[in-house]
Amino acid sequence: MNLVTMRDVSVAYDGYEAIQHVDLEIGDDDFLGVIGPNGGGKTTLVKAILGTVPHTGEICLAPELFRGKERLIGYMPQLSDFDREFPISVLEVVLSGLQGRRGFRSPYTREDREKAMALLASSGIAETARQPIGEVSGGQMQRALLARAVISDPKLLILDEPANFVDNKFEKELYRTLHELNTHMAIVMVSHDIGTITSVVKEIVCVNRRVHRHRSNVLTEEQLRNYDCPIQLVSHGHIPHTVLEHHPGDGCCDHDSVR
Ligand SMILES: Nc1ncnc2c1ncn2[C@@H]1O[C@H](COP(=O)(O)OP(=O)(O)OP(=O)(O)O)[C@@H](O)[C@H]1O
Repeated sequence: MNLVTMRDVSVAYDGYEAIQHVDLEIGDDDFLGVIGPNGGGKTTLVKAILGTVPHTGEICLAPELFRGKERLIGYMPQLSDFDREFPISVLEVVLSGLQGRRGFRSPYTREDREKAMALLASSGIAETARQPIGEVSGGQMQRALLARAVISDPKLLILDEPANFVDNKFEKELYRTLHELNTHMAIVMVSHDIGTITSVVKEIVCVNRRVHRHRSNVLTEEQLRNYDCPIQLVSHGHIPHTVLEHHPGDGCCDHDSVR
């Protein structure tokens, strides 16, 4: 069953079309890895699905994505988009994932708090619950943001570069958690590092203004060329690795910093 159906969707900023004529369906058990060059429109695609940017064309959300008026989409923003100065605790950040309940005015219930605490505990950061969000480490912040994204038991979880700025330990743990979550929710994950995500996601969506869904989690160089995806397959020691090709003006040029 499709949770999201996009038909001929375009999004423009001041006349510049960041994504064009997108046709994309997201099924209820999908795990899509969204890749593409810097500025290719990955975040814009996510924002279009979330309904936070004006678009042309049609974006249809299935009734299964709603519980009453609450929209069952969990979202983990890029760390850089999250305001660390916001004067709230880690626990409150997690609880704020419940604000999608429309007309939500009352204070959080005891069950809400218990659920938030249980999520913090299962991600190993229960002791940070009372700390201001601005004072925890990047890895702890990412764990809190993931807990926030799933506290409402969404049917669709969208993550924008969730492994940016974090250690390998969190990355591995994150992918294990996502694999488990994918047994009962669809996942869309934006990432630069297709070398890693191909082993995690089921299928790949390439975004370079145009959007192409590949019915596989493995892409050949030829496919990437045909779809106009500026990706390069390179080899690192014994492990073949796939990274985004450098683009002039990216501000980074060695492969490790592209990750
Ligand atoms: N609010 C905005 N106003 C004007 N232009 C924007 C805005 N947001 C994005 N853009 C432009 O739209 C294009 C796509 O941006 P977007 O952030 O969706 O790309 P991205 O693939 O997510 O990039 P990155 O990999 O760098 O995060 C870029 O050219 C960007 O400069």
